Amino acid sequence: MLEISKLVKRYGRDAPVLEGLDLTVEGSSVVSIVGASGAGKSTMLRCINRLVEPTSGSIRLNGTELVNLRGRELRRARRKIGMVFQGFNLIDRLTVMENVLAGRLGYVNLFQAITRRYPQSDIERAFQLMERVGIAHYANKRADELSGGERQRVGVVRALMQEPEILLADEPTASLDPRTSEQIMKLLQSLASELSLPVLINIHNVAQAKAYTERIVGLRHGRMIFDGLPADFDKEALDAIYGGIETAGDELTEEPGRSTQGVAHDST
Ligand SMILES: Nc1ncnc2c1ncn2[C@@H]1O[C@H](COP(=O)(O)OP(=O)(O)OP(=O)(O)O)[C@@H](O)[C@H]1O
Repeated sequence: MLEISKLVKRYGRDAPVLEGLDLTVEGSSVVSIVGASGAGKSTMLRCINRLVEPTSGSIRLNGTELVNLRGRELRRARRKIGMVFQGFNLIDRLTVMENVLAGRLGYVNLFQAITRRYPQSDIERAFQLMERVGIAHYANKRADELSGGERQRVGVVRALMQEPEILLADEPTASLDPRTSEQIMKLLQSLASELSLPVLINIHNVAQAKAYTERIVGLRHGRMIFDGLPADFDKEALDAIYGGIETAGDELTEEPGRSTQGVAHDST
């Protein structure tokens, strides 16, 4: 379970970007975080894995307080937090298998890491997961020979190799075409339930958030102003979060099999 309480983040002397966020995510929930550019979505995710230092507040993952962890304890905690990135963050010149095994770096010793001698059990797990997401036949291909969707599958498997207790995805579909985006969202949804893993997804595409996640959290200027079911994410919620920003409305039209009007109708 992830429990965020009174989370504040201020960069330097600027006004706080997160203004006392509270969020609890249990079980294998798939939660999307939506909000206009600059609302604080990435900052929130990055506070969880401590790529960004929270200014104050508490972030507990299955009972462990993550804020203020240092050194070895922080590295241990980070192993339990898988991260999937918009730009995939693969090492292009390495093979798919080598990229996937990088997910084990937090577990192996320095010698094993440098010589890339991973335990057989890691290699077997890598194959199982690659099989699951449909990229096992690419194991020996260089990462830069894959399509965007395939690369993101590598990113997902690498994160799962960490045996995470939570998966964070920072706009995982923003670099992909609409069809591939939907496949990746479906994949994240299925993996969450298969692995009993909570998944938090920062996403700009409101239609996909509605279609593929079971809970939507809406941020505006660092405050949570919506937390509820996709069915309750109506025009009013959309306006409150985006304040009439055109792109949000445009994205509603991309929802599979629905029109903008159809979504607005949901709210009635
Ligand atoms: N390292 C940093 N130093 C200073 N300010 C930062 C830093 N990172 C983010 N910010 C500021 O914090 C605010 C929130 O940024 P953040 O990236 O969390 O928003 P976001 O909702 O994820 O936006 P986007 O959807 O565009 O990625 C923005 O005003 C941004 O300029």
